[in-house]
Parts: sequence; structure tokens; C-alpha cells
Amino acid sequence: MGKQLYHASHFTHTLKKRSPKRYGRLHSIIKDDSLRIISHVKPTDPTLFKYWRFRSNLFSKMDSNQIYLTHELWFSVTPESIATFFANFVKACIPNAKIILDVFCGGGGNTIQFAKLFPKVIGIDFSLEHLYCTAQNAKVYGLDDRIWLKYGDWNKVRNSKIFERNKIDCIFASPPWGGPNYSKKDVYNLEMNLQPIGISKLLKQMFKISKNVILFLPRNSDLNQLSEVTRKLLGNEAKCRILYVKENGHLKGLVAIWGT
Ligand SMILES: C[S@@+](CC[C@H](N)C(=O)[O-])C[C@H]1O[C@@H](n2cnc3c(N)ncnc32)[C@H](O)[C@@H]1O
Repeated sequence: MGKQLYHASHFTHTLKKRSPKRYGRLHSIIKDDSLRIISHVKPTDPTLFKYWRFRSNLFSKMDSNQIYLTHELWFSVTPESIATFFANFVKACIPNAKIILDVFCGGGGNTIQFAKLFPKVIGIDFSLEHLYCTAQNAKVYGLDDRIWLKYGDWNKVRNSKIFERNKIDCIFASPPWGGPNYSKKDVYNLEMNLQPIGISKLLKQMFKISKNVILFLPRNSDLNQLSEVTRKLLGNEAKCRILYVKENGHLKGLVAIWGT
């Protein structure tokens, strides 16, 4: 799959060999095993208790005590039932897809569920710790052999040669929503608040790589902006499908779908 990618099954080994400096940044985390979650032990930060109470919703294998999370991943990983739904949805739309790209892959919530159904998944993140979590979590699900990881900022990685070598059938992305305040506004402005860039630029960059794009966005996202950007980039007849996503009766967000 090319030198620029790390195979999840030997992520730390390859990192150590190819990039000792980067490995050095992870060394203490690996040595202390400090990101491993012991399921019955509460996180030290009380603000995480509400996520810990529902920890098995994040990963059904949480009780294996082999799931890895950073502080940020406790509240940003896609819950397993939602990630499973997204993967099944893509499989139903593009049954013969070979390669799925998961931009902003975090702790692998989505990457792992895609890898259950598709032969190759490429996960991108600019956090080495998060890539390490994805690789570790994929092992628990026995899916690390189908996952390749790319370290770097999307703004740079998007121009990488990996997309010349790998034909991407579908891009999935769960971009950062800019912190918990996203829900305080009636309408979430997708141009101003979405990280790391506004929706128009992000989509334009993604359409250069694949015509099939799925974004997991806040539930209060501005639908007019979605409609406008779709017409602007794909023409007046183009469509963007929207699904509202619930978990246990609670509205968690929406998915915007372009393409097949
Ligand atoms: C909402 S989380 C994704 C969660 C993921 N879908 C999961 O289930 O674990 C967003 C991720 O985007 C990453 N990220 C933020 N800005 C980025 C950028 N400019 N380039 C690459 N990754 C970025 C963060 O490190 C974080 O892991």
C-alpha cells in the first residue's frame, strides 16, 4: 500500500523503524500503557464520568480491557451502533467498494466497522496517539490486517500520492465539531464552525479524491448551507441526502451523503 502508510497490525514496530522521532513521542505512552481502559475503573477526570457510564456503547468490547482511548476520544469516538449503521449503509449503496477512506479516524470507531465489511480501510489523523488507539482497538476486533494508517494534517495529506495509488471508493469523515458548545446554537454554521475548515473547502477537497462522500455532522447543521454547497460544487440538479441519527432514542447528529 505504499511507504507512507502504516499497517495497523504493526503500527508501532514500523513507526519505530521508519520514524524514531515520532516513535519517541509515543514511547512513554506505550511503556506505561497509559491509554488502555480498564473497563470498571472510572476515569480520573469527573467530566468524563457521563461517557464512562455508557462506555460499552462506544466499543462493545470495552470489557476486554484492551480498548485504548485518549481524553478527547471519550467524547469524540463514534458509538459502535452508529458506526455499524454507517458501514452497513455504505455496503448497501456500494457493495463492491474495495477501499474506504476514513478522514479524522480518531480511535477507530468508524474505521473498525468499515473494516468488517470492506477489504481495505485507510484512516487519517494528525494525532499519533489517536492512530495508536485505532491500531490497538482494531486488534481487539481482529481487523487490524485490513486497516492502514496515515499520520498527518488533512490539509497536507489531501495532496498525498497515496490517492494516486489507491482508488478511493468512498470517503467517510467525522470532522471535529469545535467542542461541546456546538449544540448551544439553534443553527450550526458549517462554514464558520466546522474544523479544521469550512464545509465548502472540505467537500471540494474530498470530491477531488472520490465522488462518494459521507460526513457525520451536528444535528443542528444548517441545511440551507448543505443545499447551497451541493449546488455550487455539483450543479443545480445534484442531491445531498440527509439522515438523522439516533442512539437509544437520542438524536446524535446527521449524516450528509453525496454520490452513489
Ligand atoms: C470527532 S474525532 C473522530 C472520531 C472517529 N470517527 C472515531 O470514531 O474514533 C475527530 C478527529 O479528527 C482529528 N483531527 C482534527 N483535525 C485534524 C486535521 N486537520 N487533520 C487530521 N486529523 C485531524 C482529531 O485528532 C480527532 O481524532
